[in-house]
Amino acid sequence: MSTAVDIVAPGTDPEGLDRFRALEARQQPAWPDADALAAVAARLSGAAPLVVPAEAELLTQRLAAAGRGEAFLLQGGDCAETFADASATRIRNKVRTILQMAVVLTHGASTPVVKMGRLAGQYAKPRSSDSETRDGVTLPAYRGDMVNGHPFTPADRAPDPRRLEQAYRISAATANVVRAFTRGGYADLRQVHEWNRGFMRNPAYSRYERTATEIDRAIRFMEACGADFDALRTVEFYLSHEALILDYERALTRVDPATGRAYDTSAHFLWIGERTRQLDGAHVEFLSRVANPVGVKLGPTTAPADAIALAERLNPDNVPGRLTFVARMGAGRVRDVLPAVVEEVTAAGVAVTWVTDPMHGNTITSDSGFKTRRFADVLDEVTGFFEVHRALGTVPGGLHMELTGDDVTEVLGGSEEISDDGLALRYETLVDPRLNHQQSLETAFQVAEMLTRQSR
Ligand SMILES: O=C[C@H](O)[C@H](O)COP(=O)(O)O
Ligand SMILES: C=C(OP(=O)(O)O)C(=O)O
Repeated sequence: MSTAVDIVAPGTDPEGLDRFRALEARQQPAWPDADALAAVAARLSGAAPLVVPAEAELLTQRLAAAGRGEAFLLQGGDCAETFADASATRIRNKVRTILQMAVVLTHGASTPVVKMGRLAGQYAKPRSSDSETRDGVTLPAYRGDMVNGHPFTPADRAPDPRRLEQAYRISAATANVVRAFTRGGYADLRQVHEWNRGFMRNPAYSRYERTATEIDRAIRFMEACGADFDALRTVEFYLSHEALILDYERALTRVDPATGRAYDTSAHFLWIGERTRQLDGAHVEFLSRVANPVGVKLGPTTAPADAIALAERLNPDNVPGRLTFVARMGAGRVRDVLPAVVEEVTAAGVAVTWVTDPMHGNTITSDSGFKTRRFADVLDEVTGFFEVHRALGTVPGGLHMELTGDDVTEVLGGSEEISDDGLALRYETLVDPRLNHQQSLETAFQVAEMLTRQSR
């Protein structure tokens, strides 16, 4: 397996990497200046990769294990990362939250947890509407910092291809910080457990005492057995984002000279969103050409035949770990829609890792006008996802969450009971509401309990 990467010679397309250009690509910005975009893409095509093929291949193996029930995926991070928030503190808080959740889930699942951030590249968002109108003024919708700015002015909202390069640079810096944190002792199991004990000191979470005590005992047992905690100080941590802006993803795609296979080196794992998963669309075509593990979001309108056709396009060789289906059907629909999809995909012999995203099917507008979600709905969708798999004898392979390591107030409920009035206190997201640090940990404890019940 090689860690080297080559640049495809200009004007050639041996891998079919440019075929997507002939197809409809939804959710792309209306870039005002095609020459400026081409110049940026050319520069990015010569830039250093953010990840290397060997890492993507290892992740494929990890996801295959999650598909077999021998590991569990935890994928989490911002709805939309912002350039302004790419500080070491904010990145550390997110990584810390994911590590804390992972310890709890590892205990519940009794299997390794594959840790993955929506991080170092989650800078582009699909939107319901191309434009936004305020007080009679209509401007392009905010599509993520990779495309335009959030302030409601014509200058900020104009798509600017120079932002693609900025996104690349900030992704590289973020990836560097993540690697430093996860390889430099920050992920020490004993330290992560100590943080979780801090969380448990809040009486609001006393119901999780039993699980926390069990984890405590397990760690002490390991210590007593002479476990080499120093050897466990480094954790694998993978990077992912939605492969939305195809000019960016294409520019960062390289061919591994050792294998001749193309890798999108912008992240280890890329996913196709619910709004761009058309079988004959540009996103499916492009990701069918790269060798990274890929995901597809499946919303409540997904027919079993759609899922099978997507698998045939994206994973024709049926390689385990190559394809992850991320079901985001909503708490009210998951128990009705998911069973037939899982059943028929399984009957077709399709190798897939099933993951739940309990966020995107549960978005509501609160009475006070905030775009939010109810914590109870989030947990209910995860419960439904587990119930479906349990009934079918299939494997619930992981969790995909919008979360932050900070103390925001964007999702209603949780043991600290964020109310509609409370949302205004620290509502910081620029697009969708995220679980805060405490709600994220609470989710991990609840899911760990579900996993424990499932394994009995
Ligand atoms: O994160 C998902 C989508 O980008 C988001 O829900 C779209 O939001 P909108 O309906 O506000 O455009
Ligand atoms: C837009 C997203 O999700 P979906 O495609 O499922 O709506 C997302 O995960 O950011």
